[in-house]
Order: sequence, then C-alpha cells, then structure tokens
Amino acid sequence: MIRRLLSLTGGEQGTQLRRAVWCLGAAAAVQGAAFGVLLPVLRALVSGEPRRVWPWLAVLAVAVAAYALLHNRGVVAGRRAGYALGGVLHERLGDHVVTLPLGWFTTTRVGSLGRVATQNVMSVMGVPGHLLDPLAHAVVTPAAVVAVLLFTDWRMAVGALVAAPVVIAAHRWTGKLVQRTDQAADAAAAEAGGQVVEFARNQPVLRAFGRSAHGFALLDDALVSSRDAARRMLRTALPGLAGFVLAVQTAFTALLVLGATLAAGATVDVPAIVVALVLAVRFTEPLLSAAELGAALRMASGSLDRVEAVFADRALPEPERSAPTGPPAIEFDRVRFGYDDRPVLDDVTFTVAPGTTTALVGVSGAGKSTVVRLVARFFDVGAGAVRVAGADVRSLRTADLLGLIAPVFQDTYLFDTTLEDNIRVGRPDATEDQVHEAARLAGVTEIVRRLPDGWQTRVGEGGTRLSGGERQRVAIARALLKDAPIVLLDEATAALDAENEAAVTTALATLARGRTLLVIAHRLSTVVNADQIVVLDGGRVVDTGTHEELLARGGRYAGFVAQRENAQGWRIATGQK
Ligand SMILES: Nc1ncnc2c1ncn2[C@@H]1O[C@H](COP(=O)(O)OP(=O)(O)OP(=O)(O)O)[C@@H](O)[C@H]1O
Repeated sequence: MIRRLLSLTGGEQGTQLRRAVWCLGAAAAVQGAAFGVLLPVLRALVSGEPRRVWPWLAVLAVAVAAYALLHNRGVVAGRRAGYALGGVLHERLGDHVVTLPLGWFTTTRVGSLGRVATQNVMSVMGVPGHLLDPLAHAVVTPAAVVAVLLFTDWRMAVGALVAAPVVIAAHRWTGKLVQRTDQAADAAAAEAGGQVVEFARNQPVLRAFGRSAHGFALLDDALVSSRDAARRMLRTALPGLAGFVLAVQTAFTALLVLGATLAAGATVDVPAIVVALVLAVRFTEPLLSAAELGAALRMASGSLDRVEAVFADRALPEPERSAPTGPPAIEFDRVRFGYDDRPVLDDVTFTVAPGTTTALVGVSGAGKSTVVRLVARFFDVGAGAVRVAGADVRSLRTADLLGLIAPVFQDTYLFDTTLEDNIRVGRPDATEDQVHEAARLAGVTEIVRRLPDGWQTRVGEGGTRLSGGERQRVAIARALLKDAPIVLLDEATAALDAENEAAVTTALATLARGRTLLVIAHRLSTVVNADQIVVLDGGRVVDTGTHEELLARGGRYAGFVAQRENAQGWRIATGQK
C-alpha cells in the first residue's frame, strides 16, 4: 500500500511519507524496547539496593523521550503526507481529466469522478494521516516485544512466536471473509447513495406523477439491496472477527499459563515474570486492533483502486504537431462507429462545404448526436475518417481541433456568475465591447435589460435563472465571441415562446453567416433553409440533398416534414409548441 502511494506521489510528499513510516516504525520499536528496560528496573527495586535503579530509570527516561520525539515527528509527518497526498491526487486528477476525450464525460462517469475526488481521496489520505500510527503499533510493537522477551525469558518469547502464526492465520482468514462481502456492500451502498441523489434531483417529475418515496422502485430496490448486502457482510464477517479475537485471547491466556507455570516452578524470578506478563499484554493488545485496521486498510485500498482506475483511462493519442489545415469543411468518409462494440454508425459519408449549413435529421436514436460528437473527437472512429478543415481529426492536436469549432449544445452549462462572464467563456481575452457586441447579435441584450442587476446579475447554478431559450442565446453569444469557423449546433427541442423563437432564429442566422454549420435540426425553418440535409436512419445516411430535392424524392424526409408541420400546426393553433 505504501509503495502504491509512493508511486502516486513524488518529491516532497514522498519524503514526508517515508519519514512518517520510519519515525512511526522506530517509535513503535522503541516503545517495545522500553518495556524491556522494566526488567532491570524491577530487579533493582527488589534487590535491596534501590540506588541501582537510577541508571536504568535514566535509560527508561531516554527511551520514553525518544519515543515521544519519534512518535510526534512521525504523526506530524503522517498528517502532512496525508494532506499533501490529497493535494497531489486532486491536482493529478484535474490534470489527467482535462486530457481525457470529451466522450469520457458521461453522467455516470462524472458522478463517480465526484465520489473519487471526495470520498476515495479522503480515504486514501487517511492512510498516512490516521492509519499509519496504529498500524505501526499493531505490527512493530508486538515484534519488538518478542525481541525483548528473548532477553527476559526465551521460553515466553518462543510461546509468543508460536502464537504469532495462529494469530496471523486468523487475521488472514477474517480478511478474506470480510473482503468477499465488503466490495458487494460498498457497491450496494454507492448505488443506494446514487439513487437517493437521483430521487432528490427528480422530485418535480416524481411529484408531478404522484410518486412518493415508496413509489420510487429504483430507490426502494437500491436501499433493500444495500441493507441485504450489509447484513450479508455482517453475517459472513462476524464469525471471522469472533475467531480472530478468540485466537488473540487464547494466545494471551497461553502466555499467562506459561508464565504462571514457569513462576510456580521457580525457573524464573518474579521481576522477569511480571515483565513477561506485562509484555504479553502489550503483545496482544495492539493485535486486537489489527482486525479493525485491516478493514480500514482494505477500504483505503479499494479507494486507491478507484483513483488508479481514473488514471488508467487514457487520453486519445495526439500527434506532436497538428497537420496543416485548409478551408473549414467537414468530411465523413465511410465512418463506422459503435459505443462499447454496439454499432451505431455504419458507412456514414457526407461533406459539409466551407461556409455552408448542413442539417442532420432523423428519428431519435438515428445517430445524429454521435455524428456531431465525432467531429469534436469525443471518440475515435472504428473505421473510416472524420476530417475537419481537410485534416483527419486524429492528426490534429486537441487544442487546435477545438480551436476550429464552436459548440452550441442543448445542455448549455452556465456558471453561477454574471452573464458577462458566462459569455466571456467563448473568448476569455475579449474586450467588454466585443462581449457586448456578441450579446447584441445573439439577442442577449434584451435579457440583460430585464435582469435586476443588468450585466452583473448572477445567473444561478447551471443558469437556472434563465429559460431554455435564453440559455441557448447565451450559448450562441459564446460561439459568436469565439468566432470559430465551424459551428456544431444541437438545436433546442424544448418549447420556445414566441420571443425566444424569433430571437434564436435571428441569432442563428447571424451565426451561420460565413461559417460552416453542422446542425441537429429540430425546427422546420432551420431544415428548409439549410444548404444540404443529411437524413440519418439506423446509423446510416439514407438520403442527402436540399429540401426541394428530398421532398421530390418522397421517402423518409417527406414523412419527417409532415410530422414537423403537424407539430408546428398544433403550436400555431394553441400558441405553444
Ligand atoms: N454515450 C453513449 N454510450 C452508449 N450508447 C450511446 C451513447 N450515446 C448514444 N448512444 C446510443 O447510440 C445510438 C445513437 O444515439 P444518438 O444520441 O447519436 O442518436 P440521436 O439521433 O442524436 O438521438 P436523439 O435525437 O434522441 O438525441 C442510440 O441507440 C443511443 O442509445
């Protein structure tokens, strides 16, 4: 475990960790040795010459002082190493996560990353911070005691040595029993925790459909599984824990009996037997805490596994230098792609000419979002190639590729800061005038006028103070400010009121001017006005052309248009979509 921690840290933190290990190990050994000095102290006291006790008391005092010093330094170094480890792990997680492809960031992964960065890192920090000290006492002190017993009475030392394998075997057995059920209990508890969060997050939906806590089957099931797993763990672990305590106590009793027998036979003097018995207590006491420490260590080791699993996820390979790029076209060349080996796109080929707009249409699940994600290299294709500005996306460095692209996705995330700062995300070094101009073109200025503190109004976590249409206008302003030659757009499916609809249409028209647009289109006006429409079905391109061409050919596109017209007809009649 320490070796694994050392491999994750380096330099200063590694030195602190090593110092903690050495100091606490030495402190525990000195403590064991200090008990050995008890023998000459006792012998001097019963010898009738109490003056002989002083030198030994001086030795004892030195040992106690050395213990206090080493222990203190070890504990401080351990705490420091713990905090430093937390800092290093957070920093490394941050550095690593930014290299991961965008496709890595699914809701599940982001959720578990949250657990890794908090619970798991805390648990790993606890190893040098809190576990090392009792661990050193549980392992080194009994070993030192046996060494001292060798000098006070070798027969008791042999007795303790014979007991050691029994105790170790019992410890291993308990560990295995607990480990088997521990992981299942951990996973069930994590699942239950996730479901509680899900349950809280989805209260509006659940309440709208009249579902109480008891009606939310997923949460019920997760809680029942968690409780069952915890019970199973207790049932399996209890005999092991009881067996371990029994083994330690038996070893202790055997040592007591051995000591008493030796004393009764007068083969050892009274001070030696008193010291031996004190040592027997010191031998067994820390061992008893070993079971608990074992469980804590296993938990920390599981946490470390999860931290290492994040580090094991690799960034997509990048070239040293980006290939040269040309005009901002997008090309899909016989692209095949699947998530987890499940084919999603098959033989997808189309080209978006520079400065033109291509609308992707198709039923839900046809693969439209996947196509857009492949342009931004969320994932690498299974076969074929995606080219942006004439270069295979795999031959461009991530920063260069993303520099060419401005995304306007549906789930636009707004930070809980001012509107101005949120737009500035598009180009951090933009002047105030540039930000305001982008905002004007995207129709954000109207929103600003309504807000209580104007530009300085905070938009709430995730932009909760803005409507869906308003959030999309902010996203368009960001894209305008970034001024990238290619825009990837996932049009809002959410209902837009008349004001938002008009504002978004105008903003999109501005955005499209002079740029290459690939848009997942939901609004009929966007589709009709596109230079090219690509119809996807079941992960294949089934038709390509302009609105008139496709309509003339009939087929799936005609069905799509009829369906949209119906939807919009209903919208016009009722005043909402
Ligand atoms: N991250 C993912 N992991 C696994 N499967 C995925 C993932 N994202 C999408 N899929 C699957 O890939 C297929 C295509 O999904 P995609 O989101 O590209 O379709 P879409 O046409 O954009 O659908 P919608 O209009 O509903 O967003 C679907 O079957 C979907 O379940």
